[in-house]
Amino acid sequence: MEVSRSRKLTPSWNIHIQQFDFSKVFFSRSNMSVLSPKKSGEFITKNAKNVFIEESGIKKLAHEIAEELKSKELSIDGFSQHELHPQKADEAAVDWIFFADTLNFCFWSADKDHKSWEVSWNGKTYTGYFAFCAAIKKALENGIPITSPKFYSQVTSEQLEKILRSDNPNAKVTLLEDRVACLHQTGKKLIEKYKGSFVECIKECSNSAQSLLKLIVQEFPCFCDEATFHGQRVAIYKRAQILIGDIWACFRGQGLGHFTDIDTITMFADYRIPQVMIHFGAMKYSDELMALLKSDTFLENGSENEVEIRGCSIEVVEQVADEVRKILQSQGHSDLTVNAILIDHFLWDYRRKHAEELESIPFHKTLSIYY
Ligand SMILES: Nc1nc2c(c(CN[C@H]3C=C[C@H](O)[C@@H]3O)cn2[C@@H]2O[C@H](COP(=O)(O)O)[C@@H](O)[C@H]2O)c(=O)[nH]1
Repeated sequence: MEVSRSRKLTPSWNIHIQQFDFSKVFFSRSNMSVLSPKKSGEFITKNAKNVFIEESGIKKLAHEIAEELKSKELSIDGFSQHELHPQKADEAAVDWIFFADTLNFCFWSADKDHKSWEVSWNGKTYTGYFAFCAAIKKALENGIPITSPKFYSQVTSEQLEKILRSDNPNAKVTLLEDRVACLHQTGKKLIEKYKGSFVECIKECSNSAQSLLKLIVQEFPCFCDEATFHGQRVAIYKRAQILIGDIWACFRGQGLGHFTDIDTITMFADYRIPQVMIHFGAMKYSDELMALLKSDTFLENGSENEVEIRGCSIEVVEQVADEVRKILQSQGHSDLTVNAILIDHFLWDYRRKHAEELESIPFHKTLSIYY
Protein backbone atom coordinates (compact mmCIF):
# COMPACT_ATOMS: atom_id res chain seq x y z
CA MET A 1 0.00 0.00 0.00
CA GLU A 2 1.47 3.32 -1.06
CA VAL A 3 1.59 6.06 1.52
CA SER A 4 -1.39 8.31 0.96
CA ARG A 5 -0.17 11.12 -1.30
CA SER A 6 -3.49 12.89 -1.45
CA ARG A 7 -3.52 13.63 2.30
CA LYS A 8 -1.86 16.92 3.20
CA LEU A 9 -0.56 15.22 6.32
CA THR A 10 2.04 13.15 4.58
CA PRO A 11 4.22 15.22 2.26
CA SER A 12 4.80 13.43 -1.01
CA TRP A 13 7.72 11.11 -0.83
CA ASN A 14 8.92 11.54 -4.39
CA ILE A 15 12.44 11.48 -3.20
CA HIS A 16 15.42 11.53 -5.53
CA ILE A 17 18.37 9.54 -4.26
CA GLN A 18 21.37 11.70 -5.10
CA GLN A 19 24.47 9.82 -6.29
CA PHE A 20 26.33 11.78 -3.60
CA ASP A 21 29.10 11.08 -1.16
CA PHE A 22 26.77 10.53 1.78
CA SER A 23 29.45 11.66 4.21
CA LYS A 24 28.37 15.24 3.43
CA VAL A 25 24.75 15.07 2.56
CA PHE A 26 21.97 12.78 3.50
CA PHE A 27 18.92 12.19 1.50
CA SER A 28 17.61 15.04 -0.50
CA ARG A 29 14.50 15.88 -2.44
CA SER A 30 14.33 18.06 -5.56
CA ASN A 31 18.13 17.93 -5.97
CA MET A 32 18.95 20.17 -2.95
CA SER A 33 21.72 19.01 -0.61
CA VAL A 34 20.51 18.76 2.96
CA LEU A 35 22.24 19.95 6.16
CA SER A 36 22.88 17.41 8.94
CA PRO A 37 20.48 17.66 11.92
CA LYS A 38 23.14 19.44 14.01
CA LYS A 39 23.88 21.98 11.25
CA SER A 40 20.15 22.31 10.59
CA GLY A 41 19.58 23.26 14.24
CA GLU A 42 22.22 25.97 13.99
CA PHE A 43 20.91 27.32 10.67
CA ILE A 44 17.27 27.37 11.79
CA THR A 45 18.13 29.09 15.09
CA LYS A 46 20.09 31.80 13.26
CA ASN A 47 17.13 32.53 10.98
CA ALA A 48 14.24 31.99 13.39
CA LYS A 49 11.72 34.81 13.83
CA ASN A 50 9.29 33.43 16.43
CA VAL A 51 11.44 31.10 18.55
CA PHE A 52 14.40 32.26 20.66
CA ILE A 53 17.08 30.58 22.77
CA GLU A 54 17.69 32.05 26.23
CA GLU A 55 21.18 31.78 27.79
CA SER A 56 19.89 31.89 31.38
CA GLY A 57 17.59 28.94 30.77
CA ILE A 58 20.38 26.95 29.11
CA LYS A 59 22.51 27.36 32.26
CA LYS A 60 19.60 26.45 34.55
CA LEU A 61 18.92 23.28 32.60
CA ALA A 62 22.61 22.38 32.43
CA HIS A 63 23.02 22.58 36.23
CA GLU A 64 20.04 20.28 36.84
CA ILE A 65 21.26 17.77 34.28
CA ALA A 66 24.83 17.81 35.63
CA GLU A 67 23.47 16.97 39.10
CA GLU A 68 21.40 14.07 37.74
CA LEU A 69 24.36 12.70 35.82
CA LYS A 70 26.54 12.80 38.94
CA SER A 71 23.87 11.10 41.07
CA LYS A 72 23.35 8.53 38.28
CA GLU A 73 19.63 9.36 38.33
CA LEU A 74 20.16 10.15 34.65
CA SER A 75 22.05 7.39 32.86
CA ILE A 76 22.05 5.07 29.87
CA ASP A 77 20.05 2.58 32.00
CA GLY A 78 16.88 4.72 31.74
CA PHE A 79 15.53 3.04 28.64
CA SER A 80 15.60 -0.53 29.99
CA GLN A 81 14.30 0.50 33.40
CA HIS A 82 10.85 0.99 31.92
CA GLU A 83 8.69 -2.14 32.34
CA LEU A 84 7.18 -1.76 28.88
CA HIS A 85 10.52 -1.71 27.09
CA PRO A 86 12.47 -4.84 26.11
CA GLN A 87 14.33 -6.13 29.17
CA LYS A 88 16.79 -8.31 27.25
CA ALA A 89 19.30 -6.73 24.83
CA ASP A 90 19.01 -9.23 21.98
CA GLU A 91 17.95 -9.37 18.33
CA ALA A 92 14.27 -9.51 19.31
CA ALA A 93 14.82 -6.19 21.15
CA VAL A 94 16.25 -4.65 17.96
CA ASP A 95 13.14 -5.70 16.01
CA TRP A 96 10.90 -4.41 18.81
CA ILE A 97 12.67 -1.02 18.74
CA PHE A 98 12.58 -0.79 14.94
CA PHE A 99 8.86 -1.57 14.87
CA ALA A 100 8.14 0.84 17.74
CA ASP A 101 10.13 3.70 16.22
CA THR A 102 8.49 3.18 12.82
CA LEU A 103 5.22 4.16 14.53
CA ASN A 104 6.65 6.43 17.23
CA PHE A 105 4.64 9.52 16.30
CA CYS A 106 1.57 11.60 16.96
CA PHE A 107 0.02 10.07 20.07
CA TRP A 108 -2.18 13.06 20.82
CA SER A 109 -5.74 12.90 19.56
CA ALA A 110 -6.80 15.31 16.84
CA ASP A 111 -10.51 15.34 17.68
CA LYS A 112 -11.83 18.55 19.20
CA ASP A 113 -11.87 17.43 22.84
CA HIS A 114 -8.51 15.69 22.41
CA LYS A 115 -9.82 12.62 24.24
CA SER A 116 -6.67 10.75 25.19
CA TRP A 117 -5.92 7.35 23.75
CA GLU A 118 -5.44 4.95 26.72
CA VAL A 119 -4.23 1.36 26.98
CA SER A 120 -4.22 -0.65 30.19
CA TRP A 121 -1.76 -3.42 30.98
CA ASN A 122 -1.01 -5.27 34.18
CA GLY A 123 -3.43 -3.11 36.17
CA LYS A 124 -1.99 0.21 34.98
CA THR A 125 -3.44 2.61 32.41
CA TYR A 126 -1.02 4.36 30.05
CA THR A 127 -1.43 7.24 27.65
CA GLY A 128 0.62 8.50 24.71
CA TYR A 129 3.87 6.75 23.83
CA PHE A 130 3.56 4.31 26.73
CA ALA A 131 0.00 3.43 25.71
CA PHE A 132 1.54 2.44 22.38
CA CYS A 133 4.16 0.32 24.19
CA ALA A 134 1.41 -1.31 26.27
CA ALA A 135 -0.47 -2.16 23.07
CA ILE A 136 2.66 -3.86 21.69
CA LYS A 137 3.05 -5.78 24.96
CA LYS A 138 -0.57 -6.99 24.85
CA ALA A 139 -0.31 -8.03 21.18
CA LEU A 140 2.82 -10.09 21.83
CA GLU A 141 1.24 -11.68 24.94
CA ASN A 142 -1.77 -12.61 22.78
CA GLY A 143 0.50 -14.38 20.30
CA ILE A 144 0.37 -11.67 17.61
CA PRO A 145 3.92 -11.35 16.14
CA ILE A 146 3.46 -7.58 15.77
CA THR A 147 7.21 -6.82 15.74
CA SER A 148 7.95 -9.33 12.98
CA PRO A 149 8.38 -7.78 9.50
CA LYS A 150 6.72 -10.87 8.00
CA PHE A 151 3.59 -9.91 9.93
CA TYR A 152 3.55 -6.12 9.70
CA SER A 153 4.62 -5.91 6.04
CA GLN A 154 1.17 -7.39 5.32
CA VAL A 155 -0.83 -6.06 8.27
CA THR A 156 -4.31 -4.76 7.39
CA SER A 157 -5.87 -1.54 8.73
CA GLU A 158 -8.45 -3.62 10.60
CA GLN A 159 -5.75 -5.72 12.29
CA LEU A 160 -3.67 -2.70 13.29
CA GLU A 161 -6.73 -0.78 14.50
CA LYS A 162 -7.63 -3.72 16.75
CA ILE A 163 -4.06 -4.04 18.07
CA LEU A 164 -3.87 -0.30 18.81
CA ARG A 165 -7.44 0.06 20.11
CA SER A 166 -7.95 2.38 23.05
CA ASP A 167 -9.44 1.14 26.34
CA ASN A 168 -11.48 4.29 26.70
CA PRO A 169 -14.40 4.49 24.32
CA ASN A 170 -14.37 6.86 21.31
CA ALA A 171 -10.66 7.69 21.60
CA LYS A 172 -8.51 6.12 18.93
CA VAL A 173 -4.98 6.27 17.61
CA THR A 174 -4.38 8.93 14.93
CA LEU A 175 -3.17 8.49 11.33
CA LEU A 176 -4.04 4.78 11.20
CA GLU A 177 -3.73 4.50 7.40
CA ASP A 178 -0.36 6.28 7.45
CA ARG A 179 0.84 3.85 10.14
CA VAL A 180 -0.17 0.89 7.99
CA ALA A 181 1.64 2.40 4.99
CA CYS A 182 4.80 2.98 7.07
CA LEU A 183 4.77 -0.64 8.25
CA HIS A 184 4.27 -2.00 4.75
CA GLN A 185 7.11 0.16 3.44
CA THR A 186 9.63 -0.72 6.15
CA GLY A 187 8.60 -4.38 6.54
CA LYS A 188 8.90 -5.10 2.83
CA LYS A 189 12.32 -3.46 2.57
CA LEU A 190 13.66 -5.41 5.57
CA ILE A 191 12.47 -8.68 3.98
CA GLU A 192 13.68 -7.82 0.48
CA LYS A 193 17.09 -6.45 1.38
CA TYR A 194 18.01 -7.11 5.02
CA LYS A 195 17.16 -10.78 5.72
CA GLY A 196 13.97 -9.67 7.51
CA SER A 197 15.65 -7.89 10.43
CA PHE A 198 17.01 -4.43 11.26
CA VAL A 199 19.96 -6.26 12.85
CA GLU A 200 21.35 -6.61 9.31
CA CYS A 201 21.17 -2.83 8.82
CA ILE A 202 23.17 -2.28 12.00
CA LYS A 203 25.77 -4.86 10.97
CA GLU A 204 26.25 -3.06 7.64
CA CYS A 205 27.31 0.18 9.35
CA SER A 206 30.51 -0.85 11.17
CA ASN A 207 29.48 0.74 14.50
CA SER A 208 28.95 4.18 12.91
CA ALA A 209 25.78 5.98 14.00
CA GLN A 210 26.11 8.39 11.08
CA SER A 211 26.34 5.56 8.54
CA LEU A 212 23.30 3.93 10.12
CA LEU A 213 21.43 7.26 10.07
CA LYS A 214 22.10 7.64 6.35
CA LEU A 215 21.05 4.04 5.68
CA ILE A 216 17.78 4.55 7.60
CA VAL A 217 16.71 7.74 5.78
CA GLN A 218 17.85 6.33 2.42
CA GLU A 219 16.19 2.91 2.70
CA PHE A 220 13.08 3.82 4.70
CA PRO A 221 11.54 7.07 3.34
CA CYS A 222 9.00 7.28 6.18
CA PHE A 223 11.96 8.17 8.44
CA CYS A 224 13.14 10.93 6.07
CA ASP A 225 12.07 13.90 8.19
CA GLU A 226 13.26 16.98 6.23
CA ALA A 227 11.97 20.45 5.30
CA THR A 228 12.94 23.46 3.18
CA PHE A 229 13.56 26.50 5.39
CA HIS A 230 14.61 29.86 3.96
CA GLY A 231 15.64 28.10 0.75
CA GLN A 232 17.88 25.57 2.53
CA ARG A 233 17.07 21.84 2.86
CA VAL A 234 17.22 20.93 6.55
CA ALA A 235 17.06 17.54 8.29
CA ILE A 236 15.49 16.85 11.69
CA TYR A 237 15.41 13.03 11.41
CA LYS A 238 13.65 12.58 14.75
CA ARG A 239 12.49 8.97 14.36
CA ALA A 240 15.69 7.90 12.56
CA GLN A 241 17.81 9.26 15.40
CA ILE A 242 15.61 8.00 18.25
CA LEU A 243 15.82 4.55 16.64
CA ILE A 244 19.61 4.71 16.98
CA GLY A 245 19.37 6.26 20.46
CA ASP A 246 17.01 3.55 21.69
CA ILE A 247 19.27 0.77 20.40
CA TRP A 248 22.32 2.44 22.01
CA ALA A 249 20.44 2.76 25.33
CA CYS A 250 18.87 -0.71 25.23
CA PHE A 251 22.28 -2.32 24.62
CA ARG A 252 24.00 0.13 27.01
CA GLY A 253 26.42 1.08 24.26
CA GLN A 254 27.67 -2.51 23.84
CA GLY A 255 27.40 -5.10 21.06
CA LEU A 256 24.73 -4.08 18.54
CA GLY A 257 24.37 -0.84 20.48
CA HIS A 258 28.05 0.11 20.22
CA PHE A 259 28.54 3.23 18.06
CA THR A 260 31.89 5.02 17.98
CA ASP A 261 30.22 8.31 17.03
CA ILE A 262 27.04 8.18 19.14
CA ASP A 263 27.73 11.73 20.41
CA THR A 264 27.00 13.05 16.89
CA ILE A 265 23.33 12.07 17.22
CA THR A 266 21.15 15.05 18.15
CA MET A 267 18.10 15.21 20.38
CA PHE A 268 14.80 13.92 18.99
CA ALA A 269 12.63 16.89 17.97
CA ASP A 270 9.17 15.81 19.11
CA TYR A 271 6.18 17.81 20.37
CA ARG A 272 6.86 17.34 24.11
CA ILE A 273 10.41 18.56 24.69
CA PRO A 274 9.73 22.16 23.65
CA GLN A 275 7.26 22.41 26.58
CA VAL A 276 10.07 21.58 29.02
CA MET A 277 12.47 24.01 27.34
CA ILE A 278 9.91 26.80 27.69
CA HIS A 279 9.34 25.79 31.33
CA PHE A 280 13.09 26.13 32.06
CA GLY A 281 13.26 29.40 30.15
CA ALA A 282 15.79 27.91 27.71
CA MET A 283 13.52 28.57 24.76
CA LYS A 284 10.96 31.32 24.22
CA TYR A 285 8.12 31.83 21.71
CA SER A 286 7.06 35.22 20.37
CA ASP A 287 3.72 36.41 21.80
CA GLU A 288 2.18 35.78 18.40
CA LEU A 289 3.35 32.14 18.23
CA MET A 290 2.36 31.48 21.85
CA ALA A 291 -1.12 32.86 21.16
CA LEU A 292 -1.39 30.67 18.07
CA LEU A 293 -0.49 27.52 20.05
CA LYS A 294 -2.82 28.47 22.92
CA SER A 295 -5.65 28.79 20.40
CA ASP A 296 -5.09 25.10 19.56
CA THR A 297 -4.23 25.93 15.94
CA PHE A 298 -2.47 23.02 14.24
CA LEU A 299 0.87 23.78 12.58
CA GLU A 300 1.54 22.31 9.15
CA ASN A 301 4.50 19.91 8.93
CA GLY A 302 7.32 21.88 7.26
CA SER A 303 5.81 25.32 8.03
CA GLU A 304 8.14 28.10 9.28
CA ASN A 305 6.87 28.06 12.87
CA GLU A 306 6.98 24.28 13.13
CA VAL A 307 10.52 24.10 11.71
CA GLU A 308 11.65 26.91 14.03
CA ILE A 309 10.36 25.09 17.11
CA ARG A 310 12.00 21.79 16.12
CA GLY A 311 15.27 23.30 14.87
CA CYS A 312 15.71 25.52 17.94
CA SER A 313 15.08 22.54 20.24
CA ILE A 314 17.99 20.75 18.55
CA GLU A 315 20.22 23.80 19.10
CA VAL A 316 19.11 24.19 22.74
CA VAL A 317 20.24 20.65 23.54
CA GLU A 318 23.57 21.16 21.75
CA GLN A 319 24.21 24.28 23.84
CA VAL A 320 23.07 22.57 27.05
CA ALA A 321 25.44 19.66 26.33
CA ASP A 322 28.38 22.07 25.97
CA GLU A 323 27.42 23.76 29.24
CA VAL A 324 27.06 20.43 31.08
CA ARG A 325 30.49 19.33 29.88
CA LYS A 326 31.99 22.61 31.19
CA ILE A 327 30.29 22.20 34.59
CA LEU A 328 31.37 18.56 34.97
CA GLN A 329 34.91 19.41 33.84
CA SER A 330 35.14 22.16 36.49
CA GLN A 331 34.00 19.66 39.13
CA GLY A 332 36.41 16.91 38.10
CA HIS A 333 33.74 14.69 36.56
CA SER A 334 34.81 14.80 32.91
CA ASP A 335 34.66 10.99 32.89
CA LEU A 336 30.83 11.06 32.80
CA THR A 337 29.12 10.49 29.42
CA VAL A 338 27.29 13.62 28.24
CA ASN A 339 25.43 13.53 24.94
CA ALA A 340 22.23 14.80 23.33
CA ILE A 341 20.49 11.44 23.85
CA LEU A 342 20.84 11.53 27.64
CA ILE A 343 19.84 15.21 27.76
CA ASP A 344 16.84 14.37 25.61
CA HIS A 345 15.86 11.57 28.00
CA PHE A 346 16.10 14.00 30.94
CA LEU A 347 13.83 16.49 29.18
CA TRP A 348 11.33 13.93 27.98
CA ASP A 349 11.13 12.13 31.32
CA TYR A 350 10.92 15.53 33.10
CA ARG A 351 7.74 16.29 31.19
CA ARG A 352 6.13 13.04 32.33
CA LYS A 353 7.13 13.58 35.95
CA HIS A 354 5.87 17.20 35.96
CA ALA A 355 2.88 16.93 33.62
CA GLU A 356 0.67 19.08 35.88
CA GLU A 357 3.20 21.89 36.14
CA LEU A 358 3.62 22.00 32.38
CA GLU A 359 -0.10 21.78 31.63
CA SER A 360 -0.30 25.53 31.00
CA ILE A 361 2.42 25.41 28.32
CA PRO A 362 0.87 24.43 25.00
CA PHE A 363 2.61 21.85 22.81
CA HIS A 364 2.59 22.43 19.06
CA LYS A 365 0.17 20.12 17.25
CA THR A 366 1.28 18.87 13.86
CA LEU A 367 -0.37 15.86 12.25
CA SER A 368 2.68 14.14 10.83
CA ILE A 369 4.27 10.72 10.55
CA TYR A 370 7.64 12.16 11.56
CA TYR A 371 7.17 12.70 15.31
N1 LIG B 1 12.39 13.56 22.30
C1 LIG B 1 11.84 12.40 22.64
N2 LIG B 1 10.62 12.10 22.18
C2 LIG B 1 10.10 10.92 22.57
C3 LIG B 1 10.76 10.00 23.39
C4 LIG B 1 9.88 8.90 23.56
C5 LIG B 1 10.06 7.63 24.32
N3 LIG B 1 11.37 7.40 24.83
C6 LIG B 1 11.52 7.52 26.26
C7 LIG B 1 10.85 6.48 27.00
C8 LIG B 1 11.72 5.78 27.76
C9 LIG B 1 13.08 6.09 27.36
O1 LIG B 1 13.95 6.15 28.43
C10 LIG B 1 12.96 7.41 26.68
O2 LIG B 1 13.22 8.42 27.62
C11 LIG B 1 8.74 9.19 22.84
N4 LIG B 1 8.91 10.39 22.28
C12 LIG B 1 7.97 11.21 21.50
O3 LIG B 1 7.14 11.90 22.44
C13 LIG B 1 5.83 12.07 21.85
C14 LIG B 1 4.86 11.29 22.69
O4 LIG B 1 4.66 12.00 23.91
P1 LIG B 1 3.34 11.63 24.78
O5 LIG B 1 2.16 11.94 23.87
O6 LIG B 1 3.42 12.50 26.00
O7 LIG B 1 3.44 10.15 25.10
C15 LIG B 1 5.92 11.50 20.44
O8 LIG B 1 6.36 12.50 19.55
C16 LIG B 1 7.02 10.46 20.61
O9 LIG B 1 7.64 10.16 19.37
C17 LIG B 1 12.06 10.34 23.85
O10 LIG B 1 12.76 9.62 24.56
N5 LIG B 1 12.54 11.56 23.44
